[in-house]
Amino acid sequence: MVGGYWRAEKRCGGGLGAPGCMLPLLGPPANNKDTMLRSYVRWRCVPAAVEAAQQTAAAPAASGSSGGPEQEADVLIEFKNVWKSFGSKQILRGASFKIRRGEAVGIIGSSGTGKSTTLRLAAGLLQPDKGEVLIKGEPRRGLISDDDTSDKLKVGLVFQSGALFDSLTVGENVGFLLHEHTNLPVNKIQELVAESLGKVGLSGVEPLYPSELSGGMKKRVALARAIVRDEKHDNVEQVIMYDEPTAGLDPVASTVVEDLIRDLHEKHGEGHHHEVPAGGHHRHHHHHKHHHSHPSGSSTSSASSYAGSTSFDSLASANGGSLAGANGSSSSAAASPSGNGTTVTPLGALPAHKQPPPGGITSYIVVTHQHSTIRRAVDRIIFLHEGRVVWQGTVEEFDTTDEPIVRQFASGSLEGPIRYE
Ligand SMILES: Nc1ncnc2c1ncn2[C@@H]1O[C@H](COP(=O)(O)OP(=O)(O)OP(=O)(O)O)[C@@H](O)[C@H]1O
Repeated sequence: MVGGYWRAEKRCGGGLGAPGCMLPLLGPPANNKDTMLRSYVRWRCVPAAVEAAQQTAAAPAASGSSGGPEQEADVLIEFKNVWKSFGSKQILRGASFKIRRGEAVGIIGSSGTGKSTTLRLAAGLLQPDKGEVLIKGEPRRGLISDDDTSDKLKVGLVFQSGALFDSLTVGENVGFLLHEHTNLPVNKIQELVAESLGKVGLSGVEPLYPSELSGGMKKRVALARAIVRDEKHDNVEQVIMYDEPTAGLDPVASTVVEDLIRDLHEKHGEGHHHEVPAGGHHRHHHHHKHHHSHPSGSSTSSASSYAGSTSFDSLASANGGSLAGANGSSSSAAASPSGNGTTVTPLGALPAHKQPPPGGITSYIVVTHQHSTIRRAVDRIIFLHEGRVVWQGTVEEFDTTDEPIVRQFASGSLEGPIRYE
């Protein structure tokens, strides 16, 4: 893949501004269409800096992670009748669902129905007005804070915008939380940053600034930041939540990100440390077969500026409280303030094949409006409507269900129970 400027020069023969020059403004994201427009206006041609390896996508096989008998010990995150309002706006109205170990879950539903709010609640960035968010069976106590280290479950959140710091290089962005919140030496951080960028197929882009990246690359850098290892949490399994990871991407760039989400999950779980190959990558579908440590994440949140607006970007670490740790050791079980009497099965009691990995991305949640992302990146769907879960099922069931809300949503019809003001 080549940078947009080079491509423009080639196509235009005489270079930008030559008579009759037609700029190729349609194309894959790395054509840098915005940048080309700006450059065109300035009659200037700057060589594109770095090329990232764009992976072509292999079709994911069905993973079938949603079947099987329910085991409470497999439930990592549970919403129990969660209510949340902002001022007079009631957003969540009794949302209940479970995210289990090994699952790839999509949360979908109309705009404004509370999908992002759900992720923020799960990450501990918001507190419910009513109801409970349980992390491995334990009610979350309060909001996460920078000091809130978790030995139970890490919950990483990748925001829609990517929310990279414009004034920092890619390397500084990916390593930001390690610089801020660990005492790791600089060369160690650089190593971890390189490892993380390698996993998203972007080795060597550390010196670039976000403005030099395409939209798809920015999203992959945001992924790299979410999965960067902090070593301190190497033994903690994690759930990563992606908020509209493919929004605004062209179909091919979307496929790259969708497959990357799957690949990171599986690779982390199985402990494959190789980088994403440039021309395509292998596909593994062995949920519940994680044996190797390869986790990541960090435990803080920060405000960051992106594309002129301030957005909240967080890599949240959730402290679920008291429960046997990923390695089977138990910590003292302090009673939760709400004391709902939830029985927690120690993970040590799980059969061997259900044992969590000693780290790694155990499960993930994707909030998306994109059909391709639903089909390619998730196995099970949770459908939110007016602040409640109105339907859950596999992607296959999504296609065949008679549930009127789902049918209307899937078809985009104006006729049906979903009303738009
Ligand atoms: N911190 C906040 N303060 C006030 N209102 C908020 C806040 N966060 C979210 N909202 C409002 O809550 C509603 C639900 O927002 P949310 O982002 O959860 O919806 P969503 O389902 O993710 O929507 P979309 O698909 O459009 O992204 C929106 O109307 C939004 O404006």
